Amino acid sequence: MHSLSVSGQPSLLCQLEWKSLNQVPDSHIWPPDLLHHHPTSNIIPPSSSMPIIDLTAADSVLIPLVGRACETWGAFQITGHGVPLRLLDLVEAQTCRLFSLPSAHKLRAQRCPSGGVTGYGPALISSFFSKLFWSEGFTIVGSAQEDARKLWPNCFNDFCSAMEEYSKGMKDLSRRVIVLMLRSLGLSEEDIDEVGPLRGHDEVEPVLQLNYYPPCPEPDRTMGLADHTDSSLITIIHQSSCVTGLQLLHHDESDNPRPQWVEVPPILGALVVNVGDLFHIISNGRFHTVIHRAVVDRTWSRISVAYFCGPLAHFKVGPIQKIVDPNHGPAYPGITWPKYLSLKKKLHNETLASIRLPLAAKRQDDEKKVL
Ligand SMILES: O=C(O)CCC(=O)C(=O)O
Ligand SMILES: [Fe+2]
Repeated sequence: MHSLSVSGQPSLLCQLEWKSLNQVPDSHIWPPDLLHHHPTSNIIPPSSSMPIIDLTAADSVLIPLVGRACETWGAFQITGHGVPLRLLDLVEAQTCRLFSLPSAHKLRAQRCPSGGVTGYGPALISSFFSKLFWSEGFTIVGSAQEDARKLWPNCFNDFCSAMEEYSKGMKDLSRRVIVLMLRSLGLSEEDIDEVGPLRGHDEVEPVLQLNYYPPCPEPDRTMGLADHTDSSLITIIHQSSCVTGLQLLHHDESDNPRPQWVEVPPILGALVVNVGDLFHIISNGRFHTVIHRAVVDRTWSRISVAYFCGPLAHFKVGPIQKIVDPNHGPAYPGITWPKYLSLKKKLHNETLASIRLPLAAKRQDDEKKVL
């Protein structure tokens, strides 16, 4: 069977029986300049490590820590978040169960080739690249029932109830993290109710992306998931606890003239929070939307489960007025999540730049010139 990727190019993903390969096929060999266009930090741990924040601390301690992490890294790990290890293990076990199915079986829930979002297939961003990723994905928006039924017609309940319980845990946690982030921008609890992207948070459909990265005989020649930013407000990632893979592009200006790929070390029970494009917009560019990617390992497979938290579909996300410097004005216009996603589908990593507004000062100059 021949499957098609979103771009209409043949995708070999589903034909690859990963275990039987002792070298990477040409379809999955990435040009070195794409793999190594930024150096990888070989100092472990790097001189300044990605922040790890224990959420059991008082809000007065957490707010500045979270704000600083969002400004300098655009990401941080959280411990003490209250999501039980049992639930993290459960969601990981059900994810393994799914990806362990034979290829032909997984293809029954294949993402609709003409642009579907949910179901099994390569990562959605793979359509931007001519080479394929060394990974498989499964996307859930709202309920997993319809796709899970195709995989396990008589026993989809365990999978669905694990994903539901996990999504509920992530929804509550994302609210807590977003409140801390907004507070760090100087908003009060009342401001947050007024302006907040959290309005209707409970009704927003959860979006989960399950990723599987098989062991790879030549990990340095291929890519698990290419560099990208997430379109969400924030993303919360659970990663397998014993194998590295997630890397962030970090620029420590005091240390290095160039940005470097820095590994996100897996910590048992910790979760990774990424600032997404929409929070970058809300913060008027103050919070860094983090470029990240996943590399693969020679010996070990790796699982990650990403929860994308966004606002209600009709909510226009724009820079919060209270924090916009009147001399410079907003850096972005208001935009809804669906509209942003439709631009991102076309422009990938250029999307933010495509909607960025000229500085108010520059706008005034330009207007004077026209007059
Ligand atoms: O596998 C990972 O750790 C990263 C996953 C990710 O970035 C994504 O699904 O958007
Ligand atoms: Fe991501």
